[in-house]
Amino acid sequence: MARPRPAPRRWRPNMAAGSGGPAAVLLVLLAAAAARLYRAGQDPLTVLTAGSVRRALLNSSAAWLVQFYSSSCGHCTAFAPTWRALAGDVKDWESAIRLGVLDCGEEENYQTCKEYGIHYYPTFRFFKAFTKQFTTGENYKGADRELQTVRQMMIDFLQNHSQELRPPACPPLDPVPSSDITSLFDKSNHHYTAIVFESNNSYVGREVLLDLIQYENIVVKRALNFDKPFLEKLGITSVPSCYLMHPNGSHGLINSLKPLRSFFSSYLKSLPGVRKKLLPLQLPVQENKEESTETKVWKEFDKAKLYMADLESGLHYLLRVELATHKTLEGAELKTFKDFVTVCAKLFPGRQSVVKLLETLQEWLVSLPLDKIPYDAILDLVNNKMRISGIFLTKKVQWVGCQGSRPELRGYTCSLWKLFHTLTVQAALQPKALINTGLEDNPQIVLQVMRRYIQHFFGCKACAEHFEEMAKESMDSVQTLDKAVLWLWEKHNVVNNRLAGALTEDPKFPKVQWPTPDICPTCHEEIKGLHSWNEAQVLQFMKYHYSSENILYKYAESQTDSSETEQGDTREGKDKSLQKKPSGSRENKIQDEENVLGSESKVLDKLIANHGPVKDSDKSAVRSATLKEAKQAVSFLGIGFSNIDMSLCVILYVASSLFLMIMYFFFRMRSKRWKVKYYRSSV
Ligand SMILES: Cc1cc2nc3c(=O)[nH]c(=O)nc-3n(C[C@H](O)[C@H](O)[C@H](O)COP(=O)(O)OP(=O)(O)OC[C@H]3O[C@@H](n4cnc5c(N)ncnc54)[C@H](O)[C@@H]3O)c2cc1C
Repeated sequence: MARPRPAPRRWRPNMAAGSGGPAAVLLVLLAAAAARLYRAGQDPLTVLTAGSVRRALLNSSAAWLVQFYSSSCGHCTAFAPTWRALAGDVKDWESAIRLGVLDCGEEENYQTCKEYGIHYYPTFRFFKAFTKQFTTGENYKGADRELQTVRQMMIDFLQNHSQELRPPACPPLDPVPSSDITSLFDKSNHHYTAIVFESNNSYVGREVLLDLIQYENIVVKRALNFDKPFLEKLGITSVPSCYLMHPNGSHGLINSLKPLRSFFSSYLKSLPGVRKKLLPLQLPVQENKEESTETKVWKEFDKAKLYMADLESGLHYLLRVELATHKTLEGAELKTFKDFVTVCAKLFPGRQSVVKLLETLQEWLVSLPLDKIPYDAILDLVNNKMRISGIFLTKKVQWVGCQGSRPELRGYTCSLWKLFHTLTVQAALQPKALINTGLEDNPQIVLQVMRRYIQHFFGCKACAEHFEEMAKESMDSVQTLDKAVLWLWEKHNVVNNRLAGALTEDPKFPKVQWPTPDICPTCHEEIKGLHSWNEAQVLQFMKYHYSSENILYKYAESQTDSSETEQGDTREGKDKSLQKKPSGSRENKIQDEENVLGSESKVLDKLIANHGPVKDSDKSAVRSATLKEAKQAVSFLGIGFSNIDMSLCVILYVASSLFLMIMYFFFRMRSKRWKVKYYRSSV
């Protein structure tokens, strides 16, 4: 084995770091504000938004199958061609059942996805026709997500409607008995009647039936192949077969080359006189508004650097979007969240305002011995509803090193990798950082927290399963903090290898084994002509790349808390005046104290709203937690009265007491003398 070259004291990029993107390129991306993977008006489905989804699903004359996806989820991207193909395939069914999509990765849709209880992407939900009240829908329960399986599940769902709620455009899908068919021969009709004979488990008849619901001059029925003599009489020897009755009374089997849905449907649609109905059925208003033209300016970046904008945007998405899909956190989820916040509070190499936010959140969680916390209460803290000065986390997504050449590529998942690499490296650089948190002395701690985070919260379920497989294999054997850094590096490369060439790969950022020789030449070696990693160099590179020294703050949002001007806040006027005051001013500190105290009732209100009456012990827990914060604020406030002020007060107090005592003794003495004097004279 080649001897590792002596390592430089600290790794420094030795090449002019190339820009991550084409130089000074202005990328004009025609991106839909509401749809990214799917284009309203171009894809044969309905692109729903926060503003349109409820209107579309409530009291709809058609049933719905909606895919809640996230543009940052690789599996959603990979699945998009199937969904589009399905939408095209069942386009003619839309007066009975419609396909929709809602992008939960779009900021404007975050809250809506939360209301629908979407935790993972993609999530498929059925909604029945004519639902009068808000419902979160029924989960898709197909064995797989193959186009044919989803199509068949759509049919089953339609058949699950009661007679009264069945979409008016959807004819009965149950088979007709042979007696009903016999009676058809005696009737004269102005239209064609097609009967698909099939076996009990076949879907062909129902598919053909739905394919023709928008066509006039034809009625399609289905019958089962139970009545053998009847089938023989009609000359049917195999199923599925399609028997056709013409308006002129003639009838016979369709001569189809293959007994397939597409063959039958296309034959029937091309019959003379059969045409698509001109009048569209009354469907819910489709919002397919013209997609907005969004101009995105490419941000120049250095791929050898780490950008705070990526890390902060990732934290914002994680805390306000991914986790916010959970109404409450309890049990293993709550423990994972607490540990995650502790690890971040101690190791995130961020700006003071972000670190303070994480620390406040951590202290609050630690001092709150509840076994169930509504996520809204956590969000209030993240959004700094208490107006504690100096706390701020961007509310905007601003990808720099994680920007993709298309809006649906890279972004959040890229930032999540970077965040966890940063945390493993920070843990290795500051081995004492987690002391007194209960998480110390465990070299795997960041990896284990990441593993649990991915398991419980990561929106991409399939990614989580893959990651868990890798973790199960070898995470437990990690013995040191340095090995933890290398473990994550190695596993990330395994993922890169698996995804290379996949649909989710950004063509501008191909999945490669990282770090590439241009950013870390010493990481690469050849042993007997075979590529090999120099792990000591890789470790050194990782420790530099994911260190605070390598972080650039370009593009990171300036830290003015815009929430202070949020609409509808009753304290708006008060806070506006505070904005002008320098932070740390006495008024601000008083405001902090009031707000922290006020937060107690807020958290209690949230707990009561979510869980009904709160136990006294829980109330006192909240109280003690908020009082602890309040105490900090009072002591902070104490700085406003300097030591001199306090000493003067004490001196004044002592002096006035002494003065009063002297006066007391003086008058006592005088009164005694006076009594003695007058007593004697009277005697
Ligand atoms: C835990 C996890 C599991 C995932 N599983 C899947 C999956 O199964 N299927 C799927 O389609 N998508 C999956 N993803 C998403 C996928 O890995 C990418 O994040 C996504 O495709 C975006 O890729 P990217 O080009 O931005 O680079 P990413 O792979 O996201 O990497 C982000 C940045 O990290 C740096 N980097 C790259 N490799 C390494 C490394 N080995 N060590 C340290 N730093 C590195 C580079 O600077 C790179 O730009 C997963 C994401 C996570 C966080």
